[in-house]
Amino acid sequence: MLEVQGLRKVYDGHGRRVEAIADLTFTVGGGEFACVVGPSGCGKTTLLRCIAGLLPPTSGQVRVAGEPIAVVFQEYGRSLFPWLRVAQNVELPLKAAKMPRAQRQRQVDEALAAVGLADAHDAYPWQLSGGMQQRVAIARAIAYGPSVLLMDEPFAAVDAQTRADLEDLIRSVWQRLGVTLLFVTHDIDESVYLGQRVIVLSSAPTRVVENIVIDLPGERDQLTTRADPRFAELRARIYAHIKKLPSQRAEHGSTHDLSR
Ligand SMILES: Nc1ncnc2c1ncn2[C@@H]1O[C@H](COP(=O)(O)OP(=O)(O)OP(=O)(O)O)[C@@H](O)[C@H]1O
Repeated sequence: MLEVQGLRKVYDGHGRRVEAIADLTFTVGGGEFACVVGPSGCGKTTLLRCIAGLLPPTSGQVRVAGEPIAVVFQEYGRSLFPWLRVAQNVELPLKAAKMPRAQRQRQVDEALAAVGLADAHDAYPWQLSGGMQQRVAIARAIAYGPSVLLMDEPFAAVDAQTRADLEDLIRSVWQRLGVTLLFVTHDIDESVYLGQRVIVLSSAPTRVVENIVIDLPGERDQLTTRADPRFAELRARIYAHIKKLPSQRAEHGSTHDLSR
């Protein structure tokens, strides 16, 4: 279980003070798949970094029952080591945890099989497509056996077809492993397709605008789920919330398609 209580984060330094997170409180149940969606620059990455312990909150608390936590970032290209083979990349955190070699190998094998890369052990990351590299990053995260998996816009940098495949992959990995999953995205459709619940955030300084249960059938697929009238209702409801929110980036003169 993951509990965020009264979380606030203010960046203060170099003469610039930014209140990124005003006040966030929510809970993700054990084994639940929750998505966080919000406008660009609203503080989603800041939230994940606070939960992962990579950034100290200004105030409030994050409680995680059952360590460890693993994080998958958007930029798989920068998170994999190009001089290490796929299996070595996946093994790295297990080595750091001083896991015995035989157990390491078993967990690496299982993780690569779970993401459909059982035959890519000896490849280098740069020999793989973007989608396959992101699978390696997912394998590395799950090899460690985390009870909580945090994902920060992990599919934002791949093409639409690969993205759909990765969405289905992550749902099957989640169902298989029973991890608690918090998935950050700015893509409303993706949040509805993936999650059992969607937490909608306001623009920065961010707060929870709505916490919506996604009451779509548990078995999802790209065609029937997205064609379900309930899917359209849920996405419209979230879209209406987000459209009302001013985007942080608007000040830089760019607009963002939040609906894909
Ligand atoms: N290290 C930092 N120092 C100062 N301000 C920061 C820092 N990191 C983020 N911010 C500011 O905090 C706010 C939230 O940023 P954050 O990256 O968490 O948002 P986001 O929702 O993840 O953005 P995006 O949708 O672009 O991924 C923004 O105004 C940003 O400029």
